[in-house]
Amino acid sequence: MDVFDYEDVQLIPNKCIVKSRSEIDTTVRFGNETFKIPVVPANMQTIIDEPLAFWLAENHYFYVMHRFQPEKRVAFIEKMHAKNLFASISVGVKTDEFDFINQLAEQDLIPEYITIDIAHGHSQVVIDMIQHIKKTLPKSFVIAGNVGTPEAVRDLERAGADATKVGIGPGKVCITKIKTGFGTGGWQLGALRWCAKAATKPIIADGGIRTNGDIAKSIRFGASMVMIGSLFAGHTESPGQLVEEDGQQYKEYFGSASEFQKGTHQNVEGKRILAPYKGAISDTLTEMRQDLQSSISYAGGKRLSSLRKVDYVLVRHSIFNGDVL
Ligand SMILES: NC(=O)C1=CN([C@@H]2O[C@H](COP(=O)(O)OP(=O)(O)OC[C@H]3O[C@@H](n4cnc5c(N)ncnc54)[C@H](OP(=O)(O)O)[C@@H]3O)[C@@H](O)[C@H]2O)C=CC1
Ligand SMILES: Nc1nc2c(ncn2[C@@H]2O[C@H](COP(=O)(O)O)[C@@H](O)[C@H]2O)c(=O)[nH]1
Repeated sequence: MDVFDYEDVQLIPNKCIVKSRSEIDTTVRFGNETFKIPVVPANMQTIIDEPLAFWLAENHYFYVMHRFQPEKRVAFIEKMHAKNLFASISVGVKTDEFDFINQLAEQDLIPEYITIDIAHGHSQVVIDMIQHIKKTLPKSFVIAGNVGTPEAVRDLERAGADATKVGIGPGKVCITKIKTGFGTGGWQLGALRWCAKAATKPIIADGGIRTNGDIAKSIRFGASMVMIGSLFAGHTESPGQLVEEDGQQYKEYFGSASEFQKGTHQNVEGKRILAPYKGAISDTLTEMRQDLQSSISYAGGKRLSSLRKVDYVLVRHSIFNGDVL
């Protein structure tokens, strides 16, 4: 297995075949919907809330609502469907979550996407949940995670998952690697490549994206969709609390397994940081799309699939050459 991360890789350009980057198509089919870019804000309480979910769906971006206000999920699905928008929710794996899936079926409320959102997704209880959803709500597209090995991808796909989410511990507010000694932190891109070779269904690369170029690299190494937390923290629309320090504005960004999320210091594997205030999220999404169009032009193609074929070099820890954005 090759061990490398985003910053260790540079993609090699091919001859350009377009006259303008505006000719390039960044759309992706994922489940039964087509989205503008293969990017989804993380399903975390300081990254997504209901108003932002509506806005993203209305504007043809993928979203996954978090699972930390479980009592609001039924009304959320109803509201999305009333607006003819897709519903994309998260679930855990405790007993009441199995009951929740039964409740949705009884009420004939079928979310288009259900994400099983667990730190260690390679487990029997996740396999049980995939099978339960597939039996009870067979039309829902099931995303299962998180995992970091090909064996896990195969097991979850075999259980019926429609997509798997790869990334154990590469996140900006993650402390899993420090607290447990495990994970893909520091070699997330290599782990993605390793997992993608085993996958027969789409993979979501989750965590560790620090620059827009990392999105193109994720696609190159096998991702169909890229989940991002920190780059989406700090926007006007971000639900995190606005904080002012030394005249600068920030928004808080905390881990889903942090004490701030849990309200207790049990099994803490996340921390809180302050993300500099960045303005409107639409500007960030537009820039991501434009940068991805540019990436595809360097790949010598017109659509995302051309990124999959490009050569690359490993330039260990040197590509930034002291530069910062
Ligand atoms: N992508 C990542 O690297 C990580 C993401 N997270 C995020 O934090 C949130 C909380 O995750 P999680 O704690 O799994 O959710 P939950 O608190 O809902 O726990 C999931 C269930 O799995 C059990 N479990 C067994 N082993 C583990 C293990 N090693 N880690 C976690 N649970 C385990 C838990 O029991 P018990 O609690 O009694 O052990 C619990 O019943 C999620 O949103 C998750 O995505 C958290 C850590 C890493
Ligand atoms: N180990 C932990 N990982 C976490 C926690 N909360 C969320 N996450 C993961 O991070 C990504 C976002 O990563 P980023 O680098 O883009 O900021 C998110 O999607 C989760 O998979 C946590 O408390 N601990």
